[in-house]
Amino acid sequence: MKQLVTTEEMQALDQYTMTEVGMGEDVLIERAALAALESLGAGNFDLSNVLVLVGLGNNGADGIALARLLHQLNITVALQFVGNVSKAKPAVKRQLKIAEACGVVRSEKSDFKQASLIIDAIFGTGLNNDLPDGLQKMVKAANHIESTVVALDIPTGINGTTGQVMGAALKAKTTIAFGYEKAGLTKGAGKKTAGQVVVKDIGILAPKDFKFSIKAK
Ligand SMILES: NC(=O)C1=CN([C@@H]2O[C@H](COP(=O)(O)OP(=O)(O)OC[C@H]3O[C@@H](n4cnc5c(N)ncnc54)[C@H](OP(=O)(O)O)[C@@H]3O)[C@@H](O)[C@H]2O)[C@@H](O)CC1
Ligand SMILES: [K+]
Repeated sequence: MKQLVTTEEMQALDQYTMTEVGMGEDVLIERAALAALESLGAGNFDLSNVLVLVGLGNNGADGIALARLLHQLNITVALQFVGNVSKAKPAVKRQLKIAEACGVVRSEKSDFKQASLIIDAIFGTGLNNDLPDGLQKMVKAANHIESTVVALDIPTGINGTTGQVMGAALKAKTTIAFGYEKAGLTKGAGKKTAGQVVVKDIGILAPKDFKFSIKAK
């Protein structure tokens, strides 16, 4: 059975798993990164030169943890922030500290064309408005480059509930959805932009009486 969720439902389930059940935020982030690593290993991806684009929310935290795991497998990884790190969520700062302690180096400006694979960890379920103008330009330029993109959870710029493009959206070959597939990846621009969707369990739990707005199929 496949259960789709809206971004609001996913956020509620994340919160329930952390605050009611007691699963730590960093545990979920680690599991998301491990799940992504497993999907990369199972797919036919060129991992010779990986570029991880990282945002300031927990989607970025997943990306940093993944960069660390790749680095520890001796894979060449560049970690590039999109936005000012000083404004990042605490989970991002924690992950960055761990990654740097493990030897991951931040790159200021990467050549997207040189990357064999781009990991999109810029925005996930927290996107609540159109992408900032500068990021829209970057996304549009990246869409013209041949490099393969793998999106973590949701392609950046896609509304996870409606599938609409929020200014611009980064086209992925594969999207690794955490916990549940977001409804927006099954319709309209969201479906086209997400490419192949792989759903990975990361330990998210739902209360017994949780009312999903979309019927499972
Ligand atoms: N929660 C969990 O425990 C888990 C979450 N997980 C992962 O985290 C993802 C969700 O994380 P997230 O909620 O931090 O959202 P994300 O999309 O990374 O960043 C949003 C940030 O950007 C901001 N912002 C929003 N729109 C903007 C705009 N247009 N332009 C500029 N800024 C904008 C917004 O700031 P705000 O406006 O809310 O102040 C916020 O700070 C999820 O997809 C999954 O990958 C998993 O690891 C499992 C555990
Ligand atoms: K993403």
